[in-house]
Amino acid sequence: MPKFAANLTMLFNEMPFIDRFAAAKAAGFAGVEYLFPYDFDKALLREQLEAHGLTQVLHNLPAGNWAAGERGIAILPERTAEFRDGVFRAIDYAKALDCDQLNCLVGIAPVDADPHELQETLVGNLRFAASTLARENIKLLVEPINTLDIPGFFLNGTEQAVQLIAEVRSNNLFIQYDIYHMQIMEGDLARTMQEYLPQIAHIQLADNPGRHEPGTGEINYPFLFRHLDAIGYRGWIGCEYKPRTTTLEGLSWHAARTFET
Ligand SMILES: O=C(O)C(=O)CO
Repeated sequence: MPKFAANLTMLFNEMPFIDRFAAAKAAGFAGVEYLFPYDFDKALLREQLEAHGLTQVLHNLPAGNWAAGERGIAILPERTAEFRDGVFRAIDYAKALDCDQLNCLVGIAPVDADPHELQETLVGNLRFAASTLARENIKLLVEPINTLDIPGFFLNGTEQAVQLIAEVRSNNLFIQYDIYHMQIMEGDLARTMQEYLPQIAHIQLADNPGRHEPGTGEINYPFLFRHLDAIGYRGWIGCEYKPRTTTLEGLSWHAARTFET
């Protein structure tokens, strides 16, 4: 059975963020992930992880002005210095939280931007980040995201991610495979995860449509969990979904282990 991490950005929204670590532990999780730690003091977050025996599975590199709609700056030529500063900030937090993988949200392509210039900027930034993180034994991930939720996002499919990784030419750059996003963009989930398993460092889940808990949509999660076990996936699966009701009700699938049958 895979290792599940609670995504504290999406789950337990009925309580303040800092209280969600205890709730994740109480719900049976051994790990947590969330978008960004940067609004909190490192010591406070570390204290929560240690107090509840949780692993910090993942967080993201700084991704620009999130409230203003930015979803990453790695493709933006004029933001390279900011991107590189963000890499060091993300490492500082990752080392304080014993987190060994960081995701880079690549960004939304500006209207009329030259895609070749965006790609060139992205490759250069990822090459820098992957080598800098490698020195700290931290993996760098990139996540293809569906264009319905984030129109214009620059990385949208698994093949595109594989080609990007080849262009960066780093052995420290991997795929964050979000089942929900890839169901929308390409389907063929089981075969794709099997074919690219060596390049997939992290998986996230939600059902589709609606991005709610498994069992609320079209994705056959009982099959996928057995498939991931069978093909030897040993990473974490981040539960990144909007619970239909409260989080604990939304987690019934996880608590009941109904998918082990
Ligand atoms: O939006 C998502 O799916 C993410 O995982 C952001 O990191």
